[in-house]
Amino acid sequence: MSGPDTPTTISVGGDYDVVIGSGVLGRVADLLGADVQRVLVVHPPTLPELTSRLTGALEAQGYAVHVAEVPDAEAAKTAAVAADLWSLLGRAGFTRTDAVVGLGGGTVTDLAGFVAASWLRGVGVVQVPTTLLGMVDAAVGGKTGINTAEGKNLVGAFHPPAGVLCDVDVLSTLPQADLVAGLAEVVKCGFIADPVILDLVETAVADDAARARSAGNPHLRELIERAVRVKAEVVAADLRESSLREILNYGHTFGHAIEQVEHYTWRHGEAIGVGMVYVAELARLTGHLAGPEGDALVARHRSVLESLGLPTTYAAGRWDELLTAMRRDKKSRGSTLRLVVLEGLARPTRLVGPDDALLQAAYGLVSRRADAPAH
Ligand SMILES: NC(=O)c1ccc[n+]([C@@H]2O[C@H](COP(=O)([O-])OP(=O)(O)OC[C@H]3O[C@@H](n4cnc5c(N)ncnc54)[C@H](O)[C@@H]3O)[C@@H](O)[C@H]2O)c1
Ligand SMILES: O=C(O)C(=O)C[C@@H](O)[C@H](O)[C@H](O)COP(=O)(O)O
Ligand SMILES: [Zn+2]
Repeated sequence: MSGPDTPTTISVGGDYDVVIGSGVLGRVADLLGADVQRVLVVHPPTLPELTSRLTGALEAQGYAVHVAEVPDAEAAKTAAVAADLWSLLGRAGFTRTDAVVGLGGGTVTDLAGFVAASWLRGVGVVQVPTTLLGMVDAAVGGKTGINTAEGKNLVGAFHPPAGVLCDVDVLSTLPQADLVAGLAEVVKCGFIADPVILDLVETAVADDAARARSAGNPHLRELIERAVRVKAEVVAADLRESSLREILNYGHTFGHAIEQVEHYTWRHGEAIGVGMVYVAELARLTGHLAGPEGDALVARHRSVLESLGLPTTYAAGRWDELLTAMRRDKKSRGSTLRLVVLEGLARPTRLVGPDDALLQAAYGLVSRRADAPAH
C-alpha cells in the first residue's frame, strides 16, 4: 500500500488503470487515447469549480471541449437525459476517435458510460469519480446504465472505461451522508471478499466514530484501494456477469427494490446497507449461515453498518411492492429469483429460488413499525 502522496495504479485485467491519489485530477489527458480531438465532459450541477478546472486543463492541452451539465443524482440516469447527450454529440460531430469524460458521482459515471457505450456503438470514456462510491465501485468495471419507470439500471451496457482517475482530494467537499453511503459499498467488499476492510472500519470507528464517517477517516485511502482491488479482480475475471461478478451485487436485490419503492429518495449506499442485512438474515433462515458463527456474522452486518450511521431497517407493510421490484433484478432467471448470500465471511454463494415465505420472513426481520424513527 503506498503513502498518501504517491498515486496508486491498479490495473483492471491489464485493460485499463485506476489511478488513485492526491491531486491527480490534472492527469485526465494521460488517460484519453492519442487520437482523441473532441471531449464531452458530463457533470452534475454541484461541481462548478471542479468542472472548470478539468475543462480548463483539457482546453489548455488542445482538446475541443464540450460540456454538459446534467440533473443531479438519480435524475441524471434517464433516457431523456441520455437522448439530450446523444443530440449534443451529434451536433458537435463526435466521431469514434472522440471521447466522453464522466466527472461526478456514480449517477454521472453510469450515465456518461452508457452514452459512450451507445454513441456510434461505442466511443471511449474516461471516468473521473468525485464521490467515494464512484471511486470504489461505480466508475470501475464498465457496468453502465440508466433507470426506467419499471426499475433500476434496467437499460445499459458493459463498456469498460479507458481509465479511471480517483483524486481523493475532491472528497473533502462531499457531504457526510454521501461519504457514508460510499462506505456501504466498501463494507460490501469486506463481507464478500476482503475482511481486512471490516477490521479497518471497526478500528476507525472505535478510535473516533465521527472521524470514521468523514473524509478524515485515517484508513480511507487504504479502504479505497482495497475495495478497488476487490472490484478490479472480479470484473477482470467476469466482465459480463456470467457468474463470479454477481458477488458484487451482494445486498442489491432488496436494496434496489427499496430505491425504486422510495422513488430514489434514498441514497444507493443506504439502500444497499439495508439490503445486506436483509440477505444476511435470509442466509440464516435458509441455513447458509448457521450456529454461533452465523449469528455473529449477521450481527456484524448490523454493527458495522450502524456504527457508520447507515440504516439497517426499512418500513413495514411494503412487501408486495418490494417483491415486485425484486423480481426485476438482473440476476433473476425467468420466474426464479437468485440472490447472493454468504455461507461464511468472504464466502459468497448463490441462493436460487427461495420460498416466498422465507423472503417475506427476512423482510420481517429488517422491517420496523411505521411509528419507529425513519432511517
Ligand atoms: N456501475 C456500477 O458498477 C455502479 C456501482 C455502484 C453504484 N452505482 C450507481 O451509482 C449511483 C450512486 O452514486 P453516488 O453515491 O456517487 O451518488 P451521486 O452520483 O448521486 O452523488 C451523490 C451527491 O454528491 C454530489 N457530489 C458528487 N461529488 C461531489 C463532491 N466531490 N463534492 C460535493 N458534492 C459532490 C452529487 O452532485 C450528488 O448530489 C447509483 O445510481 C448507483 O446505482 C453504479
Ligand atoms: O459492478 C457490479 O457488478 C455491481 O453489481 C456493483 C453494484 O454495486 C452496482 O450498484 C451495480 O450498478 C448494480 O448493478 P445491477 O446489475 O444490479 O444493476
Ligand atoms: Zn451498488
